[in-house]
Amino acid sequence: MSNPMKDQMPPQTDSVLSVTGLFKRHGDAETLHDVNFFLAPGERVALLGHNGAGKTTLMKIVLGLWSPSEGEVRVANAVPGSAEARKASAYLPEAVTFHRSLTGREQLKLFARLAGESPKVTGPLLERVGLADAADRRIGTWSKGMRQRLGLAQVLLGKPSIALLDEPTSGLDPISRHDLYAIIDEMASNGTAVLIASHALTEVEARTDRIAIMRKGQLVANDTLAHLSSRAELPIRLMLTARDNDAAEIHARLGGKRINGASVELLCQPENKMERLAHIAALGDLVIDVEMDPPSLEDLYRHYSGEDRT
Ligand SMILES: Nc1ncnc2c1ncn2[C@@H]1O[C@H](COP(=O)(O)OP(=O)(O)OP(=O)(O)O)[C@@H](O)[C@H]1O
Repeated sequence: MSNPMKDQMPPQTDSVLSVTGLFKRHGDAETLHDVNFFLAPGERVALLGHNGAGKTTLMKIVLGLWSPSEGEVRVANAVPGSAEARKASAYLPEAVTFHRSLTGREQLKLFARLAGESPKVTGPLLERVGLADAADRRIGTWSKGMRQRLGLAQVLLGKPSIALLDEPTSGLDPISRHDLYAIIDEMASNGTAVLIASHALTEVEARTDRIAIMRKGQLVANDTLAHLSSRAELPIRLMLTARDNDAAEIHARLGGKRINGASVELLCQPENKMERLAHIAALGDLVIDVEMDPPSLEDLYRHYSGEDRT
């Protein structure tokens, strides 16, 4: 298998995470194939991919829980699993679990002690993640969103250089999601590199600086949304609303796809957009509205994982 990313990613000298030529094999099965990946301080990067693409495997190797079959991984210049690497990294698993019989405050104090931090930091942290009111209740009585917030407080505890968050918003309501991303933004602005494995494309589209897409153990895309978009050359979608529910004439003159009696969908390459708009304008009041819809992250995700928009 050739590596589709080989020419696209020069190694960064100031990386807090560097992954070079990483392979992972479980017996005959290869779950990571020649992955090269770097994270700079303060970057927020989304790690996307179908189920089984290799996201969790990559995270487990970065955390030192699994060893690479081949290749080199460094976390803050240290070997994963070493004391330096563990101090520099924090992990929020998808299904975060705590002692149900402890209160939130007791649990966080325990984590603070284990991390060599003063228990005094726990009060402000609980406040920061919106748990001040619930802090003295047993965790067994908490909702999933509250447990997720406590997980995030644990991540914030050691001021890590890199935070690995696995599906951090799964099962959260929209307000909790918003709060969680506000905390992620704050972490990043304080210099923590944040890697977010997620299937929630719409939210990571708006809240990350770079998108990495894995497919069958390979990194098939790794860039800003704008660069991925221009490289993919995906079409813009123009949705035309017809006068008097009469889409047939528009369809006859411009082609495209009739959506129902009232609308016609046209796809065009970005460089042809103005020409297409001129054709639409020439139809006069036959067209009463035009909506322009550039490729979304979902379209790019389909493209890079092998299912196109067109
Ligand atoms: N211990 C193991 N032995 C054999 N194969 C494994 C082992 N652990 C993971 N795999 C395989 O490695 C591949 C990648 O799994 P991984 O959990 O990293 O995917 P993922 O991208 O995190 O998926 P999801 O989105 O479902 O969490 C899968 O095909 C999985 O079956």
